[in-house]
Amino acid sequence: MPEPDGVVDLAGAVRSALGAVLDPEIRKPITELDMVGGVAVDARGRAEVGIKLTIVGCPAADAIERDVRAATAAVPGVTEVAVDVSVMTPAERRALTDRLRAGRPVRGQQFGPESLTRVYAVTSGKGGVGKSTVTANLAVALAERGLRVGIVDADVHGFSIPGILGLTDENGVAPRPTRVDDMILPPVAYGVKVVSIGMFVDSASAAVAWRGPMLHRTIQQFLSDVYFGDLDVLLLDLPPGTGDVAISVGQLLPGAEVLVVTTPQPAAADVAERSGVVARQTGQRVIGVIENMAGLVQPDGSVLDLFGSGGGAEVARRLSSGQEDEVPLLASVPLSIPLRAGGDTGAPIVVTDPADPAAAAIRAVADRLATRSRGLAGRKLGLSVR
Ligand SMILES: Nc1ncnc2c1ncn2[C@@H]1O[C@H](COP(=O)(O)OP(=O)(O)OP(=O)(O)O)[C@@H](O)[C@H]1O
Repeated sequence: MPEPDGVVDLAGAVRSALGAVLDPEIRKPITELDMVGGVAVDARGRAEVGIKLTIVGCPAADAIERDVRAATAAVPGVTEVAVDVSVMTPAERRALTDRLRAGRPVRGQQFGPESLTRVYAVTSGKGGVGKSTVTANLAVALAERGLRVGIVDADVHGFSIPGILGLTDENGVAPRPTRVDDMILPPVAYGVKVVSIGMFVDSASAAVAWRGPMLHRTIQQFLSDVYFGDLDVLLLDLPPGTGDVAISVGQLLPGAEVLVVTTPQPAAADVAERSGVVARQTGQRVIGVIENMAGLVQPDGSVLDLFGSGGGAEVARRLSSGQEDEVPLLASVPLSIPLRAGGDTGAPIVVTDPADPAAAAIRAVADRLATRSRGLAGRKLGLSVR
């Protein structure tokens, strides 16, 4: 019923204010998610707000309750706030997951041919070249530019993304994501939605000896059951090497484009080139090479080429050979103690130390990728060799 003239619709004002409260995992207003139940404000300005959480023990509960209190208390005329927290009924939950999956078949793939999300598979010929470190920092740098970014950490040999992004506890264990029925809500770190194999194993040091088919099913499940929402960019951190995984990515994400990470070591160029060639054989486009662990600038200005030099340019040259589109060397990321330390403490240097030369090099790659518009898979890249 409309309010008589002169009477302020305080309950309506509270509902509008709650439109600014986001569910921290789903990243949509709680009002759109039907998480707000009854709202009443009495004559003395005492507001009562009912909140319905998706599941019992929802880890986001405290944050939601706090934000609801703050948003309600900020409405002029409200003098006191009481929040009544309850849990959705199974039917309400089903309605929510159906809505979040809107337009997609139940448990369907999220990044099919009709998707506008740019998918970058980050690969390397061998382990330890800094692929995960580069992927995590690149994702954060892209999110800082206002893009909606997700990471799938499928690197079974070292699921290090949660640690690099500060999601792990003191024992190095990644959080188990919230599940709403069969939908998995990825934790968010530095604006990036993250899902990792490390979130589904029992300890940080759990060895995962997986064969191709199992990894294929896991990636498939991540792509179908994890709620990423509408992403601009999805980065995949893949196990080093070639073969099974490249084939899986080719099948599951035919629009994926590949970034090859390598060290400057000329001897590493062969394996790095091979990872790019295999990706190409499975139908993916290699769009650039990132050289990592390049020369360390000494205090006296001289450069210490610990891992040699020229490997990145060499891989880019070889992958360009015979191709219509040149494969550019997108960046040469120097060795950096802050980059390594930030990975250890979970504080990515693109945020904490953006002026560090390694951070600047990764941010420059983010700038180039961010200016590519969505949904142009298969078209020419406006990227040039540095
Ligand atoms: N530019 C750099 N300068 C200094 N240390 C670096 C740099 N890049 C990565 N590192 C460090 O090197 C180690 C390996 O990095 P990372 O785990 O990212 O490699 P990876 O290629 O993903 O390895 P894997 O695939 O085997 O898990 C980490 O300790 C990381 O902090």
